[in-house]
Amino acid sequence: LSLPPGPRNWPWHYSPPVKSTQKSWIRYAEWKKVYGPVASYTRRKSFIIVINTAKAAVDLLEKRSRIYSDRPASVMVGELMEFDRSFFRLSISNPRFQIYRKLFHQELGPQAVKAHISTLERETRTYLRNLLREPANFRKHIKRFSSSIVIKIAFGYSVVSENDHFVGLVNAWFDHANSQLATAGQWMVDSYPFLKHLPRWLPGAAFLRFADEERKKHRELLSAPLNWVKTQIAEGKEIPSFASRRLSRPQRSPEDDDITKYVAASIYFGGGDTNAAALITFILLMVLHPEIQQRAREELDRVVGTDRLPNIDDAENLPYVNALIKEVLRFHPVAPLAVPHRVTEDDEYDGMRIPKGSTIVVNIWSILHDESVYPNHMKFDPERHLSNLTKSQAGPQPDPRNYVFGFGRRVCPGIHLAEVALFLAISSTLAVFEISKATDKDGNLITPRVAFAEGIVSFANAFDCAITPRSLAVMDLLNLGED
Ligand code: HEM
Repeated sequence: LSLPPGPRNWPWHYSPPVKSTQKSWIRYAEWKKVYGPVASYTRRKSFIIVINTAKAAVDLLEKRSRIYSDRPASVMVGELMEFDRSFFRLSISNPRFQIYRKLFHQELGPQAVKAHISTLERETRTYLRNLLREPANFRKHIKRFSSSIVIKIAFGYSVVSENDHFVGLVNAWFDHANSQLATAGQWMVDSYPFLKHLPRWLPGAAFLRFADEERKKHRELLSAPLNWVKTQIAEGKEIPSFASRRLSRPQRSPEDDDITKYVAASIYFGGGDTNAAALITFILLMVLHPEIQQRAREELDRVVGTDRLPNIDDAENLPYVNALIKEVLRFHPVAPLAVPHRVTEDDEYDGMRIPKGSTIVVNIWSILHDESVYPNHMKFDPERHLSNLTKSQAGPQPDPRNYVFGFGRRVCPGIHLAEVALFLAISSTLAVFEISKATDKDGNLITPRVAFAEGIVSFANAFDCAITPRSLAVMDLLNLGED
């Protein structure tokens, strides 16, 4: 059988998706027109398979999840910098995999997440108050909202100030992990593992000295929040959290504590930027679509009223707001290329050979912009997710949440928290504020460009907007509830 088709004539070091000015997900999506739903290319010694349709993604990553759920190995990032034990990179064959997923489920499964609703509601009110006080800095407030929730859940720490030391610490870990994880597979030693045995003093071994530094930083940053929790426990003033419950168990081994460290870090790392990216995309799309904003607001006024903020029990009665959230996730998926998987056995698909060890990249953006499934795909249109569509369309289009959170055994374990956080933040923002175009110094309206940055988590590029309270009365809502 032949390999999936794809561009073959690039030099070995040329990385087409990264070096192009076109965004990688758009370029990959264009491959679909040339090569079909499954394409492939070689990068250094890695064989990369790009999946561009929902059918192929489900057929392989869901229906054959037994062999499509590993992560690509990287000697540099995994072994030398010690990211191999992080949730995102952990091999499915590692016995810890089941433990991590189980612990996540216990803390953030569909039932467990209810225990965090009060934290989420409190952080939502803080975020709204910050928006009111300093609307131009909406990006910063959104990031703080997302981070505060996961720091509280993971470590019990409440973020109280703008320049919080703890947030700085965890952010430093995030930046470190994000930048290093992005380089996995790109180092020479990933293709030629014997290089890891080079003596450190050799001039050509600078990468090993760099890995040593990064490993040291990684260990320190991972341990710091946990040490804070240990001190709190020792002083008898711990606040219940994932880490405090795990560290308070009477019989624990060093292995147990190591697991706690990595799972707590993954709660933060998985939840910090993802929700923030979705919320910033929401603000951008609201600036551009006042009529959609207005319709959602009318629904909120009708169902919730104007004398309280929406709560999670309102969600089932707000079909248009839910459709709007789905459309935000579809229009620009938070992780357009998901997180790469790896196939652990030779396989065949649709007459093609899928070699064992191939890296599998699913283009979620392409799936959610498939014109045959989401007609007029570049139009931001929540209507497509409603069942009472206009005559020309049949039924609601497939729920984007089936794809944006990934696939098979690696599907995002933070999905339930993400859904509640997004609902509360989006519905409350709409209930309290009007989001519109900013004006320049001459009073002209500024229309933001719809542009997104590369990255595992992809953020909207910087843009300006105006965020103003709908009325004086709604401002009182921000002072309701316990803080
Ligand atoms: C809008 C919000 C979010 C989106 C779109 C999202 C998306 C994703 C995607 C695409 C993956 C990769 C799945 C795959 O490999 O097939 C993933 C993995 C993961 N996510 Fe999320 N996520 C979100 C929020 C969260 C939150 C709030 C948390 C934690 C509280 C979280 C924790 C994780 C973890 C730990 C993994 C790794 C799972 C594994 O490798 O087995 N995510 N997420």
